[in-house]
Amino acid sequence: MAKADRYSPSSSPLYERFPLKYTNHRILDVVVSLLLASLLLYRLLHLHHHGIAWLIALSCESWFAFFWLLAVSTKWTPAEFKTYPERLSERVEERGLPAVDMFVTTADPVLEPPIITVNTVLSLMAVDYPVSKLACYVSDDGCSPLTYYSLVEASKFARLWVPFCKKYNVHVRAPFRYFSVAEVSSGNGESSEFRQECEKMKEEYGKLCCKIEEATGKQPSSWDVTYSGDLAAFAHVERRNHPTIIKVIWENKYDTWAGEEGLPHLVYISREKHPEHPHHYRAGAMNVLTRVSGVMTNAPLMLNMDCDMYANNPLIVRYAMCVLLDARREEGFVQFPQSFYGALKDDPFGNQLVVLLQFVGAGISGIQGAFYGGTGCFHRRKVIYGLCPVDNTGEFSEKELLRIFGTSIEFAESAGLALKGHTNSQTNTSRGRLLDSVEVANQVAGCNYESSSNWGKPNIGWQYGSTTEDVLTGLGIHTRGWSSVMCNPYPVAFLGCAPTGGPASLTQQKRWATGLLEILISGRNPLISVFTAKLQFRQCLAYLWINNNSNFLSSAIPSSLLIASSTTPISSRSCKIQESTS
Ligand SMILES: O=c1ccn([C@@H]2O[C@H](COP(=O)(O)OP(=O)(O)O[C@H]3O[C@H](CO)[C@@H](O)[C@H](O)[C@H]3O)[C@@H](O)[C@H]2O)c(=O)[nH]1
Repeated sequence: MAKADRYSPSSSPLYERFPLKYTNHRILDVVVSLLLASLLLYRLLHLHHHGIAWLIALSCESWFAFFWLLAVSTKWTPAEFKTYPERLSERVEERGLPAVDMFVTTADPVLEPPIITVNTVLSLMAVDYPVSKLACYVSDDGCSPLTYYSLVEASKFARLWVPFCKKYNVHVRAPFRYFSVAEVSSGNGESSEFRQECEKMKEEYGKLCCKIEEATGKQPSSWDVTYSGDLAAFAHVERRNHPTIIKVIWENKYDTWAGEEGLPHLVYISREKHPEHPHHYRAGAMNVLTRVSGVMTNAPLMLNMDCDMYANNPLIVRYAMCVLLDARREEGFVQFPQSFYGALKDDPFGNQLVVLLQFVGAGISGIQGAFYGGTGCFHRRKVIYGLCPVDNTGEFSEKELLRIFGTSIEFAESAGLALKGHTNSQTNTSRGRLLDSVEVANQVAGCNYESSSNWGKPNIGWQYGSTTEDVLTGLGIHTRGWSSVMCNPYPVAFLGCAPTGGPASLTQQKRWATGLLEILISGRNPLISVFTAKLQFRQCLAYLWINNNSNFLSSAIPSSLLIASSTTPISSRSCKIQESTS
């Protein structure tokens, strides 16, 4: 039974918001703003004495001043959130904690090697949270037998790895990072028993890597010969033209409360693809994950992760719960910052997003809340299903649910429950039913399923129409009046790999800039939402700032690289060319 004061606003808070005082920054911002204003005034007053050159200069400076004001507004009232996971146990018993469905997306077994995805999945399966409340779903847009095979092998390794991490309170639960740091240590000292078990884990992880490497080396044509049975579904599939493949790799079959025993569910999904149907990239994958998990476990909370980011802090789910269970205000989502390992010295391409996190992140935390950054984010399922904070009752008729969410009666039922705020710990329907729901899951993962529904349209699911579906989806949530929280615990919640080269950075920046521009020129422009919906004015300015900033960066990087290379002495340039061609 949940503890009596579970959601009581009078007891000590699970999280708090602290305004930050960046006084020197503010003074500097005001001084620069005044200088800009005087420059513009000077230009205006003397415009008639000069020709077209001054007019061009005036328009450029006006644009810069506008851009500057957007930045100042975004950073003006910075704030940070502090969470208290240690207070969670005072509010709610372990068995009363809500369930969480964790989504991992992967799209290409060559660019995103399965061992990376495997590490992400292992780190999530090992988080400190009751296992019977967790389910991990992997979406594979590459429809790769190698990815599936790797996950099956990983689930066998997880049966050793997860108990080991929990027994010794291991801090880093992605094995590739754990075994690569110099001093491998648990949080509980280093007994000889620990050393022995650690060696064993290292050996087992080595075996897992070997198996995956061996399978990677095989020719694709030999896959369907070598792997029959479980892998038969992958025989003769084309990456962009294949039926849905859903495999329950591991089902936690405990019918009753099993505490920390066992492993979370692990489900592999490769949604149906057909050349005539748009698949909407990651947004499409996320919507399929949402529907499949809806008919399987229907957890009220969903975490989504890129395959190249792992959970670096085993308490992440508890940190998110501090915000999502607090009674004072319902937040739409909790975003953890994107941090990266293996950074280049001095971060020459700005891939670490330091300014974005430290200043802009803190700035928007003081307005309506963090942008949705695509990975490392916990959403409420009902928010993704389009609920507004005011109509929180979530009562819909079955007919309405079928119209909005497509023709599956089972999915409509699950959506009805989610919209009413039910959790599967309340309805207790998920244990042992995953295999039974595979048929319905196949139906909702079909490429035709969305055709007569609202998926991807404003308010329902991950939004279509922009390559930055994360920003668009987050904007939609803010537009409905929800706020969000940036949670930044120590150690950092998630770590991933960022591009380390100029061209890769540029491609990424260009993709983001294109996606943001698509939002700006669409009907979902934040400026429109200020007047027609509930987006706060300064939050709208922040969205405009990130848009401008991204477009500015994507055009500034090539020119700065050009300047940098043209100022590099000829002798050193020729040395570099020699190095790269040797
Ligand atoms: O058709 C696709 C394309 C991509 N992905 C997955 O989406 C994630 C992000 O794709 P990536 O190409 O790595 O984009 P990035 O620019 O690195 O990602 C950032 O920017 C994206 C667009 O804003 C967000 O979706 C991401 O969450 C965010 O980390 C990866 O896990 C991919 O496997 C799919 O599942 N299906």
